[in-house]
Amino acid sequence: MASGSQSTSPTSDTFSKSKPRTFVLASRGSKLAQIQTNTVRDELEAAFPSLSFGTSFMSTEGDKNQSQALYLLGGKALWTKELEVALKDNIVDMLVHCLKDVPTTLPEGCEIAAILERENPVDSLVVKQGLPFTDLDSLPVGSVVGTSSVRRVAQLRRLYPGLVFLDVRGNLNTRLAKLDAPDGPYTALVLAKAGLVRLGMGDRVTSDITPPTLYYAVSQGALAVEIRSNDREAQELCRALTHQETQWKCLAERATLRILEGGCSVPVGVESELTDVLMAEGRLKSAVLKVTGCVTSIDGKEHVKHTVSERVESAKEAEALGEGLARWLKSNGAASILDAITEDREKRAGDAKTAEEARA
Ligand SMILES: NCc1[nH]cc(CCC(=O)O)c1CC(=O)O
Repeated sequence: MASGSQSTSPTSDTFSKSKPRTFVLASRGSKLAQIQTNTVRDELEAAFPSLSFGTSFMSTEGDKNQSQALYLLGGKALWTKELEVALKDNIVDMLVHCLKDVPTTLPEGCEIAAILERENPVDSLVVKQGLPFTDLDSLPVGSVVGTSSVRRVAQLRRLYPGLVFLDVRGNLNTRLAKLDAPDGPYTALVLAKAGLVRLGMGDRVTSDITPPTLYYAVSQGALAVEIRSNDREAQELCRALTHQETQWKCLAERATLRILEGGCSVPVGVESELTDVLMAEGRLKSAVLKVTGCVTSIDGKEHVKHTVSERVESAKEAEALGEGLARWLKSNGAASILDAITEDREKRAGDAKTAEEARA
């Protein structure tokens, strides 16, 4: 239920004086990204029938560099940077992202103006076509599970030490093709359920892998719209798209990740819940926000987890709650886990560079 959404008409003051503008929505060119962008455009067209909207699709560093492990690429702005350049140059006006791919710190002059209602945020197991396995517990020892996410590998290695985890890159369709290839190495993949559902491939989900088995990624399942901070018109349109309950949860999760100083490439998992919701005049006034966060070492041997729960009355208070969670995690073991990962990444990046130089 989009209880926090509301459609406001643009005030005459903002829009009527100049001739109507076309808002160009942009994203990566993957099939999933295009579906997402078209969905947001449709919502905007329905809410603002007198305005016009276009779309533009481009490829990003993350799309181009398919060979290097995501873990080594470092995860910073891989999926967003080229788009942000186009945004700042006024070539496009609204970037539609999976919020989970958006770094916790945005470039100067850019802001997240809308967070849309979240899909189911959990991860799913997708078993290779024709195999009889129904869930993680039924996979034989030695089965190869494809995922490029250190969060998934770390948490699952801890509980399923008998499974083998192997990198798999490419967009969702490519990954599924690699899974089903008759001579391919994978028995199953772990994917965000939301992506599969949006692609109309929800029927490929063999089973959900829910917390506490697998805590999901910060903001997994939520779409966001990024705009130029000084674009008042776009800001007003985005207000109508925002689902406040999702926004409060995701901002809390993002605050946790920001304090833990990680991007999508650190093994941080979360689970959020908003209850006892109080509304006034169609707006979210207050609710009890419960957020669990965990940080797991890559080998799965160390695992720090904590839950905070408090009544909050604004997005700011939700963020403060998320920050408090991160500080607790940091001072109870997460800091050393994250430091070890940073050190390892720097070492491996150095090794990769040395190997490259040796070849040159
Ligand atoms: N890392 C890529 C990515 N970014 C967002 C999603 C899924 C959709 C979402 O979380 O909104 C995916 C695919 C996946 O993790 O399986």
